[in-house]
Parts: sequence; C-alpha cells; structure tokens
Amino acid sequence: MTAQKGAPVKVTSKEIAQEFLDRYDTFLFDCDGVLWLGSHALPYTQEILNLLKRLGKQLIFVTNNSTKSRLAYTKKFASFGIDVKEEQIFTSGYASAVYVRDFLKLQPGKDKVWVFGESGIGEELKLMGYESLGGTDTRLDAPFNAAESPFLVNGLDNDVSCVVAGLDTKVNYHRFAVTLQYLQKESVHFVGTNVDSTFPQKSYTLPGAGSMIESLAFSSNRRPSYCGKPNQNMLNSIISTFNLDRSKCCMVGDRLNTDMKFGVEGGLGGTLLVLSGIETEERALEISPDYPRPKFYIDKLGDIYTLTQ
Ligand SMILES: O=C(O)[C@H](O)[C@H](O)COP(=O)(O)O
Ligand SMILES: [Mg+2]
Repeated sequence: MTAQKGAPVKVTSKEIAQEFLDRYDTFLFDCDGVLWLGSHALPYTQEILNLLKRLGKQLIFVTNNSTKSRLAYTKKFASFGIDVKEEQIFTSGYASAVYVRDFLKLQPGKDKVWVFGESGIGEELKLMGYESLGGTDTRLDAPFNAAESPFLVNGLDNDVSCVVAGLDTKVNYHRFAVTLQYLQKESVHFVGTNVDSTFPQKSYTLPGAGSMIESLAFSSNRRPSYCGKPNQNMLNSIISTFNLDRSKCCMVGDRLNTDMKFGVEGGLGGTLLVLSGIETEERALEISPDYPRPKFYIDKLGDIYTLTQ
C-alpha cells in the first residue's frame, strides 16, 4: 500500500485495513462522530472494539465532550454493550479539572469554580475536592432577571477563583449573564473545555462547546485557556500514564482541527479520520494551514471490521 508522501490513504480494502491494524499497538479513539452520534451507536462500533481487544490492542478514549464525567461515560459504553474502565477515558472536563489542580494550583476547600456547562465538569472537579457553583443548578433555568437572580442579588461569591466553560445544551441568557459577571473580575481565571464549533448528532449538526465559549470570550473580551484536544497536555499525560510508544499509537477522530491536529502535533505514529462525523472527503484531502491532513481516512470506523472479516 503506497501513496504520494503526505496524501491521505483511504481504507477501502482488506489489505489496507489489515496493514493499518498491524501498524499500531494503541488506538486513541475520539467518541462523538466516531463511535456514536448522540445516543445512536455507529455501525459495528461494538464489533470493531471487541476485534481490537482480541488482537491485544490497547484502547484509550479521548473525548472533547465535557457533559459527562469519566465514570458516566463508562455507563454510556456499557449501554452499548462495551466494557470500558474509567481510567481508559479522558474527557475535556477531566482535562480542565486537572488544569485547575495542577497548573492553576487552586486550593480545594478554599477556591471555588463557577461552571458554565453540564454535570461532567462539576463531577470531575468534585473528585479533586473543588466546590463548584452554577452548572446544572436548576435555578439557572429561570428567565434572567438581575433583581431576582439568586446568583446576583446577594452579590457574586468571592471564593470563585475560576470559570470553567464547556458545552451546555441548556444554555440560556441567565447562564451567559452570571458567567460574564465572574469573567469581568480579572482575578478569576477563564478555562474553556474545548474549541469544537459544532456537535455532531444523528440527524443534525448542532452548536458545539466552542461556539458558546467564544461567545463568553467575546462579551468578556478575554481569551480562555482551552484544555481539550488539540491541547497536548492531555496527550502528554496519557502517554506517560500508560508509558506508550508514540510511534505505535494511532489517533482516530472525526474532526481535523481537534483530533487530527492532536495526533499529528503529538507525534503519534498515525491518524485515521472517519467521515461519519463532522468532516467530508474533500476536506480530508485539502491542504490547509489550520490543520494537518490525516495519514488514513475511512467512511466509518466499523468498515475496518467488515473489511477484515
Ligand atoms: O461541542 C462539543 O463539545 C463537541 O462537539 C463534542 O463534544 C466533541 O466530542 P468528541 O468528538 O471529541 O468526542
Ligand atoms: Mg468527534
């Protein structure tokens, strides 16, 4: 199997699929758009993961979706009949909590975090000893009224030292308004979980975390520190945690400017772009200054299973 240097190779035959599998010991899988679309598993997801396990491959899951905790994701995998351990899963919410703990070095029990996002962020912070406010607090579902908001009438919480913002499918003006109040305090750090502009679903492409975080950035005139893919901190900690040989690792994802950039900038042995999520074959093949081309690409991950049976 050869191709002009740099041109992505499409996996379309048993020979190419088998050679692809033989090249790598560890596969890092993106989730949304690769394994599933929302609550719908993509074809042969369970079969291909079980095949890789039978072949003795190491599987690690790296999602920019911060809405669920690592533990909650083990339950989502189980709902698809796939046994995955919590330590195999890395989310942008977990990466953000690690950044709060290890880079910002905020003090648990003293420094609080205001969350714009869903349960996956607060739960990871709580596991590290941090109290978080906002997030899934149902009082934020009420229409915004500055004179009545329980988050404003008694003033802001002075113990909040950081905002962590991520995908929030219950986003509303109340959440934007209160989060902005915290971001207007220079002493409060601004952390974003991930830059994804869109969120792929079975029948729709929806607004992604990045579109909400950039709205907060625009209104506050501040830049967030993004912690999800393509940030290399997460990959570096995965490589060291599992003592991996980068040259024997392959990143599998559906987005060029996060997944493929993550793998290429991380010096991994290979990247596989799947066309079942955000990207198209045209974009996979174009040369852009904003993201690298994948080494391999395929219509959907399950094709590797059907091609090699
Ligand atoms: O908007 C988002 O947060 C992303 O679209 C989504 O969560 C990406 O998840 P991934 O494809 O990295 O699993
Ligand atoms: Mg994805």
